[in-house]
Amino acid sequence: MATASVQQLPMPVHGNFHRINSFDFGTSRLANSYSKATLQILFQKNRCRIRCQSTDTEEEPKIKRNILDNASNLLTNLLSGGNLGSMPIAEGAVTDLFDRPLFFSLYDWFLQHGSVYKLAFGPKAFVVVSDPIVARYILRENAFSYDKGVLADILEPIMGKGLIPADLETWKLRRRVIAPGFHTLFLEAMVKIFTDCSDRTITKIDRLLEVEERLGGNTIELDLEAEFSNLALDIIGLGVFNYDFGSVSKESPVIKAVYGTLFEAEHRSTFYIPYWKLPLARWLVPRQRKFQNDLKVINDCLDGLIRNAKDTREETDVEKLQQRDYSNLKDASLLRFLVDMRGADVDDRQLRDDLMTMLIAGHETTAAVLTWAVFLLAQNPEKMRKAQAEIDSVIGRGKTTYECVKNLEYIRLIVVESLRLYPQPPLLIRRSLKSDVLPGGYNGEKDGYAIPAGTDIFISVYNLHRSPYFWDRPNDFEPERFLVQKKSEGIEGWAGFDPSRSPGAMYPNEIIADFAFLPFGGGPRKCVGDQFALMESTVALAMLLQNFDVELKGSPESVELVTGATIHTKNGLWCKLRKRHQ
Ligand code: HEM
Repeated sequence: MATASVQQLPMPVHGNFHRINSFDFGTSRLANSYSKATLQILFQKNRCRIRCQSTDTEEEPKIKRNILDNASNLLTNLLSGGNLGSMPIAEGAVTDLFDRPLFFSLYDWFLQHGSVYKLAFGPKAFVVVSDPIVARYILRENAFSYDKGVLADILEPIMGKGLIPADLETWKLRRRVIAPGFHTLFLEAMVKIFTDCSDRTITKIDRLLEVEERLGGNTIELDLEAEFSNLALDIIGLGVFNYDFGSVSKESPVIKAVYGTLFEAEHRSTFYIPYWKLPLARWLVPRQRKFQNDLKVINDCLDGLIRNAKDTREETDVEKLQQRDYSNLKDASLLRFLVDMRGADVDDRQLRDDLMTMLIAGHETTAAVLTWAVFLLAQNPEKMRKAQAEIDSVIGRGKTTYECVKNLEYIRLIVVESLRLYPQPPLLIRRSLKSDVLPGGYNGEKDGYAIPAGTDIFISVYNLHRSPYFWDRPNDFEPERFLVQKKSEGIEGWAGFDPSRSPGAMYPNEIIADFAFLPFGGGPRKCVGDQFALMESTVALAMLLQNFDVELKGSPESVELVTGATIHTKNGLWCKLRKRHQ
């Protein structure tokens, strides 16, 4: 199949990849993140201009290579088991990776080299996968031959043995206990938390508008990305461990500490010598002392919550827990469920790791979805009007309920379409535990690609979601696309897009798209909080648009884009807001 032309969506300026060294809660973006740290390894260790030197292009680009480039590429080949057979190579000669976020370059190389290529980056090499057939193989069909690799190394000091970095044995035990916690009644009960927290944001904006009205105006300018970050944090605190950060109205020392630890993890991943392992480093090096202090603040808070939950424990079978009257429970949180579950005794340390993992996994991701949904809608006034018309007919001026979420079909599609265009995270990271043969995918080698044990893999969800082979008009914002069946069009091994494949699903998922759509990953390590996050985003977006008209403050091009675990903006998403109803 010929490469379809890729139309350009009005895209934000590709901002420089920057390190966030200071922490400015509530006003600037909080860079959390695991793949951020991973990407930083690539960026920091190889400050050379990346040129795309294809092994399959006819003309060798004439670029001066310095000794470092040559040495590092040699190392790359040695460390990654040589040439990986016939796999095309996008060779990073690497002198300047700061021009734009990595995943934009990964996209260009995908169009140039195909769905599976090796990216040689100085001393490191990654296999980049942009194909649903190969992604399905790694994530589902042969999932247990891969672990989280570099991601786990970086996250372990913070998340311990939480689900994301956990070793296989721990993961199996904890996944079996945590996944049932996200049952239907729990999710329904969470809608109340979503609406209560969204109400706080609406009230805050209303107050700002009232002040403005007294001054004779009717519009305010606000960084909605920061507001969404606060909102998502409050929701995750209440939903997961019944703790009110109250961050819509104040700063939280606990969450500051969480981000402090993340910055440290990032630092460690980009530093050549692991000096923090030296015997006295944790006491003598100021940033290591701060890291230990931050960990203590978090541990004290979570330990207190765990103690509380254990003191009031009412042990019950899992089935009974799932049938509790959640609408009348004072504490409907996941922690309550995990502590009360019979036969699921774990030490406090494991519970702490579980909570910490969910706090980090569920916060900025959701804030980012909301940010990009507003960004996209603001550029598509017709779709904005359609969304508000649906909200008016389903919710009117009333309260958002679980029933409303079921009827807000267009808002739900907006949420998933935003996740398609701006997946969070844009890359999934894996490492092969043994040698394997990856399928060739749609346009790769028929016999596939042999890879040695220890191969690091990036599954580029961004590339998959914007692949011209699997999506029509891949860069356009079209929430309606998810209602339409798309045949596999002769692509062997791909079942096409068929909404009927997941009957009853409120939101399109990876099954419907046979892994061409992977907003929450797929296979056994798929996100446990997907329905929680989707409903949360639906409620928050609907309530915002129910109450306010929203426009971008500047042009879409002025929104600079930064990546880490999430794709976010460099300086916030500044919007103009006006009341819809007086
Ligand atoms: C829009 C919001 C969210 C997005 C886009 C998202 C995305 C993802 C993705 C892509 C993965 C798979 C990572 C991989 O395969 O390497 C994942 C895993 C995970 N997510 Fe989410 N997530 C979101 C919200 C949440 C929430 C709200 C929670 C919890 C309350 C959560 C908890 C987790 C956990 C625990 C895992 C690890 C699962 C495992 O390995 O078994 N996520 N998430």
